[in-house]
Amino acid sequence: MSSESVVLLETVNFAAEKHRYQRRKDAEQTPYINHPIGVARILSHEGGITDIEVLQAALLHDTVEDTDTSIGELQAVFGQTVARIVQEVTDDKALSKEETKRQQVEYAPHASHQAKLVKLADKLYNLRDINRCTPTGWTAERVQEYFVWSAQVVRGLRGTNPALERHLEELFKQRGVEL
Ligand SMILES: Nc1nc2c(ncn2[C@@H]2O[C@H](COP(=O)(O)OP(=O)(O)O)[C@@H](OP(=O)(O)OP(=O)(O)O)[C@H]2O)c(=O)[nH]1
Ligand SMILES: [Mn+2]
Repeated sequence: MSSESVVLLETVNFAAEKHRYQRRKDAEQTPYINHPIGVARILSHEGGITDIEVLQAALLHDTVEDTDTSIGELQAVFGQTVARIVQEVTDDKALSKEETKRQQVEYAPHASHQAKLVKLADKLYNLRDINRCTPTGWTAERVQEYFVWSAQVVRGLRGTNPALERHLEELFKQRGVEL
């Protein structure tokens, strides 16, 4: 087996253990790990990304935000580049929800190319997920607001990956949201 396959298995296993008790917000309570795996899979399968550190960061991208994992831990286990990409896509927990959303819009254009890729795939996965099944308790208005805000973030990520951006543009268009 290639050394990159070994690394990816180590990474997906680490993420699965960290997200072990988490579920998605859909009615079926899908295991949370389906999301990071799906984000990495979008990058590889649809984005044509082969940069192993981007794929690793995708697998780990919600571990710091949503579990007890620290950036230092990621740095020790997976190295500085992977830890830095995850850091870039991690919301500051000290901020309010509204501030966090504003921060994402503001930071997007300044993110590294690698972090922009992860963010694009994260948004694409979540928007498709909403279309598949509305998260528990979300009104139609909240769904529309999520699309409008996501478009503001994605605007700052453009010029990064044409395939992913094309898919996102189509999803926004279906909701009458201009990119
Ligand atoms: N569509 C969808 N999202 C779900 C589901 N379960 C959990 N989520 C997560 O919820 C987040 C989107 O909802 P928000 O309104 O932004 O989050 P909040 O509940 O924490 O305020 C995403 O976080 P994120 O990945 O960190 O991305 P981002 O939205 O912060 O960019 C997404 O991964 C689900 O069943 N469907
Ligand atoms: Mn995510």
